Amino acid sequence: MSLPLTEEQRKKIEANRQKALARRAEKLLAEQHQKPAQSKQGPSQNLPRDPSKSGSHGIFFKQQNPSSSFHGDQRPQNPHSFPPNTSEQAKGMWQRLEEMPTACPSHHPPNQVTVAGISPPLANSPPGVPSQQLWGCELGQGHPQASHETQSTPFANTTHEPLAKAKNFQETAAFSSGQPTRDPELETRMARPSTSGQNVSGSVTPRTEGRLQQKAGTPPHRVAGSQQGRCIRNGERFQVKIGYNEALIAVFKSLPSRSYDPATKTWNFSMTDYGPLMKAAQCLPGITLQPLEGAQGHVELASTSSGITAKTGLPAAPSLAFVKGQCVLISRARFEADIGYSEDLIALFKQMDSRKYDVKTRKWSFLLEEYNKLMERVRSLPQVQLDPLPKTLTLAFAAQLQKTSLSPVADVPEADLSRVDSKLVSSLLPFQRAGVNFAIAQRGRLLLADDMGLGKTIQAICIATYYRKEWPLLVVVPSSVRFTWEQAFRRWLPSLNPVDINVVVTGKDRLTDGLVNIVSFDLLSKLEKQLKPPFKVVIIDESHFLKNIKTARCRAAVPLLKVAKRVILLSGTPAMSRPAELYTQILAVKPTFFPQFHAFGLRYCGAKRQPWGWDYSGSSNLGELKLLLEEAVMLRRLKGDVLSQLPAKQRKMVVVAPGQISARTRAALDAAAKEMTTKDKTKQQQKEALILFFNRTAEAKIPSVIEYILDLLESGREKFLVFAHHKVVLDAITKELERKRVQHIRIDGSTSSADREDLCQQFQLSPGPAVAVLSITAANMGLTFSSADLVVFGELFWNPGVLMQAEDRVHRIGQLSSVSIHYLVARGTADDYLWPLIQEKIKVLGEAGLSETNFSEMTEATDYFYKDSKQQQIYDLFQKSFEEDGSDMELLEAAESFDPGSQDTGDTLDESTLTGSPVKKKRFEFFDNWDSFTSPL
Ligand SMILES: Nc1ncnc2c1ncn2[C@@H]1O[C@H](COP(=O)(O)OP(=O)(O)OP(=O)(O)O)[C@@H](O)[C@H]1O
Repeated sequence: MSLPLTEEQRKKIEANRQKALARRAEKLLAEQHQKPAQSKQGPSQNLPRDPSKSGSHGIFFKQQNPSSSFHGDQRPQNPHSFPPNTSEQAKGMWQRLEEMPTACPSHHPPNQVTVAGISPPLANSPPGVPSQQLWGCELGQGHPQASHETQSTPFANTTHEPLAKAKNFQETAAFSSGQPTRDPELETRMARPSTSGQNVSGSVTPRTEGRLQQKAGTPPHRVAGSQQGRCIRNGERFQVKIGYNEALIAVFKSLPSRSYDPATKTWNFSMTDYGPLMKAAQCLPGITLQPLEGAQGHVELASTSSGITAKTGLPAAPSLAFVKGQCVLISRARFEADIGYSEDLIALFKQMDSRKYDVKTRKWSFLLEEYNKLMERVRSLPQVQLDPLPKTLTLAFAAQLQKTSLSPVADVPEADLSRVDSKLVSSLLPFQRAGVNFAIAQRGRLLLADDMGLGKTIQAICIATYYRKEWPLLVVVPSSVRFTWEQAFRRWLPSLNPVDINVVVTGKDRLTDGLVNIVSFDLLSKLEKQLKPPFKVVIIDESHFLKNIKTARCRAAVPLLKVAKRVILLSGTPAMSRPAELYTQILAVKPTFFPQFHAFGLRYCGAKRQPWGWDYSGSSNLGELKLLLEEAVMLRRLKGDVLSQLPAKQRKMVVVAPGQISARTRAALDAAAKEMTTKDKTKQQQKEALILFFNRTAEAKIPSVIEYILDLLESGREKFLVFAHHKVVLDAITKELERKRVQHIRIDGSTSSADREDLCQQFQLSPGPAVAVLSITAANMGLTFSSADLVVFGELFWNPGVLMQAEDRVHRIGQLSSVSIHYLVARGTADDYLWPLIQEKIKVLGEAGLSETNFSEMTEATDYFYKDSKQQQIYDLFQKSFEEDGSDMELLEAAESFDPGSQDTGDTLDESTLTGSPVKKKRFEFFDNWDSFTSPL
């Protein structure tokens, strides 16, 4: 016979139990941290496809929380979601607790439960877990499986019986967005007198009580002391005001949304955790938590002489909880409701004919044609805030809102191009023609974002020419390609008189002198005043140069674009790192879409408020942004999409800016040219003059070549080859790349054969941007650079065979893409003679079947060389010299030893031209200094 416990002993036991409880909770948490993936075995796999035909309740409950969805498919996450880790962590923990029927101390079974007002806070359960099962202290409402899981739990049956009899639960239970829908019918039944031993006041019949006590094997304990607290609503969260209790703190710490406010010394939680918290608190002895105001009932555990009496009126959290979410477009035809659980809302969703429930995302979606109906009805639900689609979207998809076209892509009508030069129209590749159709369907306002090298120029010229009646045309381009554009207009529009093309070269030139006016970004900002009256048709090449609204070029261009009638933006890389970079381009094409950046930032840039202001560097709703862009702003095709239409090699002649040639270099060039044509010169003297001219050309081109390379890098070209001939050019390029911290390799005559291979491999395997700087004569053979698909020739070489071999460093087995070859040609230099010479030679080879193609067919117009008699003389000299045996060697040696600094007539390289911006540490920082680098000419 044991002696009765003294009061002191009882207190001690109680205190020990409290400690044990707290330790256990902590241990569980710790275990959970170590086993975060435990619950990954995918509840969602088992979710019934049709919510109305739910299969297993056990599984059903384990998948209930929509916010627990986290998928690799990068679909937008429910804003109410737990962060994935937390979610998994929480889910794992709940499951673990589930496996521990004794987690809730057996000494206080709630064997008298006030059922009235019980409304299981399912929606607020942690992810994947029925709130009924939390802390092993589930009430079991509506959870048939609970009876199995809780057989060893002495108190579990208190509510199972009536619920097990609610056999229709399976049929009536519906899914919300991933949550089990509470069954109103069931709840009503629960509130009614039970036929199975439970009365309306919730008292468990003696039969049940007896069984419980029997199972528990221990008599219920009295609770030594009790602590009272209450929940207070605070916006979308709630706060718990209660004194210190170790076990309760452990509960708090286990809740995913917990937050501790040291100032008020209180814990607060999101409404998602309301139900779980109340239930867990219910299991703690002596804790009374007053529910949130407005909730029905409260949890109270009090001791009676006969044992623990639990008066439980669990607050109706789901109906109390305010759910907030948003509509998100998920395809051209459908939108999704990204929102937490609300019974009323689910009922409303079920009224929609086009409803679909996605078991993966656990979200409901609808056809756009039901959008207005749904939103109107949602407005009548006071506890629900479902934010509409942005107005921009409803306007862009207005047709679908009226009547859904199920076509996955927009139908674009064929444009009538009879007013455009037939030479151009007939040259368009099929995908280019489709691009022109899209642009005209968009009334001449678009962002053409085709991959690099797909021929955006020809498409832009065609689109602009369609609106020829609205010319003069303004073409804004990086300064390095102004003359290439001039050539392109000449090539594709024979109907355009060349004198009507105005290339703006200095700040003193007029912007409106031509029918087609080509200007660099930087000069545009200097000539802003000349933009009135505004241009009606504008082309912007490399429009991502406008990504930063704060730059001078952007400030000059955006107002101009907003008022222009047609805006043709071209970019192979409209955004290089984040959606915020797209904003100005969208604004330029569709000024009404997002007049304020903040609205765009909130929706698509994951805007976050920081102590210093808003952070827009993130991303959100990207799927929707893509749909919007594709519908109304942008057309983008990748090389892979249209590979079958592309030639294996695309050559382009790039006329580099002559303005980059300094006055001293120009004088040296002119002097060398004069030497060549001066009469009474010996052959040797003429040759020397020619070599000097060639060398001076190299020197003169350096700034343009470097500018072009930097342009390519800024445009997102990751890997490419740059061939040059003169050591001085190779040196200048590598020096600049080093200065800008761009990864590169160099192979020239001095590179050993072992190093050549190593460097080549290094380049091939480099994952990021890399430039291979190669000598035309030393690296044109035996090397494979197939990981690049672009070759730039900074200098020309008189032997086309050598050029083609060099081209083939990328165009070889292993190359899966169409390769682009850019020849940089400078006017007023030796290039004027070399270029036609090369073409002629290739033509001859082609006629003899020794060359696959001829350059003039593949490249831009070549008729820019106006040969007077002197020029003809020089050309003849070039032709003769380069054809003579031995002259190759002479030229090669001269190129190797040429040092502009050592020439008495030469000028040294103007460092400031190359290094207008201070040296920066990071690779891409020089882009920020673009304005200063491309100083106006
Ligand atoms: N339909 C065509 N017929 C003949 N040549 C074409 C055609 N389309 C494009 N090309 C040629 O392909 C080369 C690449 O074209 P373009 O420079 O317009 O490409 P891009 O898309 O602007 O590339 P990037 O983004 O690198 O500037 C040019 O030499 C151009 O003349």
